[in-house]
Amino acid sequence: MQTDVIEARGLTRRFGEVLAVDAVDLRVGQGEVVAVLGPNGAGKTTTLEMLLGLRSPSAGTVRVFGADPSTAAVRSRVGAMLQDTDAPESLTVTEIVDLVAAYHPYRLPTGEVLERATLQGHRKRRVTQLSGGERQRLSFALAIVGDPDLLYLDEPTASLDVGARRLFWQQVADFAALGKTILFSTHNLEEADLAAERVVIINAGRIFSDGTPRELKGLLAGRTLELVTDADDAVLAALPGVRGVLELPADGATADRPGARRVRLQAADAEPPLRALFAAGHLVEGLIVTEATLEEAFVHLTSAERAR
Ligand SMILES: Nc1ncnc2c1ncn2[C@@H]1O[C@H](COP(=O)(O)OP(=O)(O)OP(=O)(O)O)[C@@H](O)[C@H]1O
Repeated sequence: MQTDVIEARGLTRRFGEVLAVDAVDLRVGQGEVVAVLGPNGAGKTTTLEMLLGLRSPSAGTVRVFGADPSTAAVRSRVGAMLQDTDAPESLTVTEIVDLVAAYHPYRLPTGEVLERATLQGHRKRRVTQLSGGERQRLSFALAIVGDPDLLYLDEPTASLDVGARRLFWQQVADFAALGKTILFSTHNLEEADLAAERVVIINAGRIFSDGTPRELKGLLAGRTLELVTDADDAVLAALPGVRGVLELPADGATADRPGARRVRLQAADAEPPLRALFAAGHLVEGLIVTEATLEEAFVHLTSAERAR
């Protein structure tokens, strides 16, 4: 049986009234590349921090390589690229890489690290002389210098342009090809699809879905229906193939009609819910059907969930 690199059970974190992470169960096996996808404030960073042993859970347990993630033995096998990590500005790229390497029991040679992070040409540059994208690559270099078996990347491409993103994910793929386990967070569905073989969607602190990008697309792909109707939320949510219901602001079509409102439905297909609405005698007007992009479907699904 494959052993788990990460095993979280009932992982929960509160900040006062805010339930940032709500009973998350997550198992990640050796060699998996997993994307944690979710909107702002979904709980991605807090989850990663608990998996890293940087933040203690309010409830639940985390085991990484079968042990507490805050222990030295586990930390020596883990690399992390977190948001907003500052490197000492007076040091050169090579000096920082060597400095961080000194804390690790095993290390990759400096030349290999710089090559993997495409920083060979910037060895003697100081941090202040690096562009935003180059600084991000330096963070990646520092995350991998200890030759980690498990790598965490928290929104690693947030400040990169399209070309730099592609290059970055190629570097991650090369590192993953060494048999490493990688867990990264992102807002970007297309990026999760490109770089991960498994996508965990987290929303409002909970795992919303967990599967391959292909399964995720199957779950999200479909039609967006906008219409004016008198059916209430419970009726709409129970229509065949409907996955999400969102109320839209009132407009001229709804103003003078009691009970009528404009809604947006996310559905596997357009016909079955419409047929059911007509059959039940509900008002259906101003209908617009569009093919949902993955991005739209994701935003719609997670916002509908949040509104519940
Ligand atoms: N130190 C803190 N004190 C109070 N609330 C916090 C703290 N850290 C996070 N939160 C709250 O917990 C929730 C989850 O935040 P978290 O940063 O984990 O989300 P995220 O998915 O990483 O978001 P983003 O994509 O915006 O980085 C948010 O409501 C946030 O405001």
